[in-house]
Amino acid sequence: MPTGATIEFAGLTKRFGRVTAVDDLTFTVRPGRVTGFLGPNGAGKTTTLRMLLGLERSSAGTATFDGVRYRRLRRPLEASSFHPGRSARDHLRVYAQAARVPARRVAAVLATVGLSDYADRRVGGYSIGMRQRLGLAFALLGDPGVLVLDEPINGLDPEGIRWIRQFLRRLAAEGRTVLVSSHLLSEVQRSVDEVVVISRGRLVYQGDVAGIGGGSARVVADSPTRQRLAQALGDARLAFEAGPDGFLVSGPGADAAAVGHAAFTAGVELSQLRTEAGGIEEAFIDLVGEGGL
Ligand SMILES: Nc1ncnc2c1ncn2[C@@H]1O[C@H](COP(=O)(O)OP(=O)(O)OP(=O)(O)O)[C@@H](O)[C@H]1O
Repeated sequence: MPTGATIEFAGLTKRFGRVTAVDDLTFTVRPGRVTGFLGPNGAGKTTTLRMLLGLERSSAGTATFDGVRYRRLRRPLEASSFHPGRSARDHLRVYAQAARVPARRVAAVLATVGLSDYADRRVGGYSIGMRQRLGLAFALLGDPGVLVLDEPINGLDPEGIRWIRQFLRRLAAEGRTVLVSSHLLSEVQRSVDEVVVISRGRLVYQGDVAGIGGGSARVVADSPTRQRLAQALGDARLAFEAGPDGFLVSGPGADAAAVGHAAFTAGVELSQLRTEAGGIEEAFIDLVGEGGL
């Protein structure tokens, strides 16, 4: 079983002329877990990953795998384009040979990603989900300890997302280091153990998803007599603001029971009382601001 390496970003910086695309990034990605690398479009994710993989030179700082730069690693494998007229098996055979990976790995990785039954079909006829799986099969050929995937969930249908979520978790559970970029928190929220969030090239958060905030539920309440409901909520010291379909009640003690009780004791009729989950995507947007857009 491969052991995952620790990926260390230390003061990593990239300037393109006057634009600082990546600005003094320092963080660590550990083995045995799935780490999401998040930020809005243009935040600098791709540039960071390109530096990690030696495809772009940094202006300052380093990105290393267990202290070793990518260029010095033994036989790293990068996914590249696939010829539409060739089958998945043919592609993988050619790459396996080039990378001096035993030919038997081809059938093994095809089975791992669930493509065995389609292995001899032309790749040109593959769906987006099947192409993503082929990309993963390719990345797994050398049985790597580290997987770095740029937007692997992009364009997948719900079934594809569910599959990749479980797949990434399994790879991490085997002890590998899994780093996955995305511009949407909601896309990776349930796939990752930890997130690293960047905005305008800078680190704005590292930790578990819950720590981003939001998370806590809020209550939506409305009444035929809104003025009186506002009064009742204020008297009960519940924080609220006007929303599109009633008041949004949030903050300490704001659950449906408390709101219902406040209305009841004030003799105010409710036309709506429900709990809205989350707010985490909003918290994420607050965190990244306008990003690099
Ligand atoms: N080769 C380049 N020359 C000049 N500027 C660049 C170059 N590559 C990236 N940039 C700029 O660096 C910033 C970060 O881009 P990058 O592609 O890394 O962001 P990203 O987070 O990956 O966004 P996306 O999700 O859209 O791919 C952007 O402002 C972009 O215009």
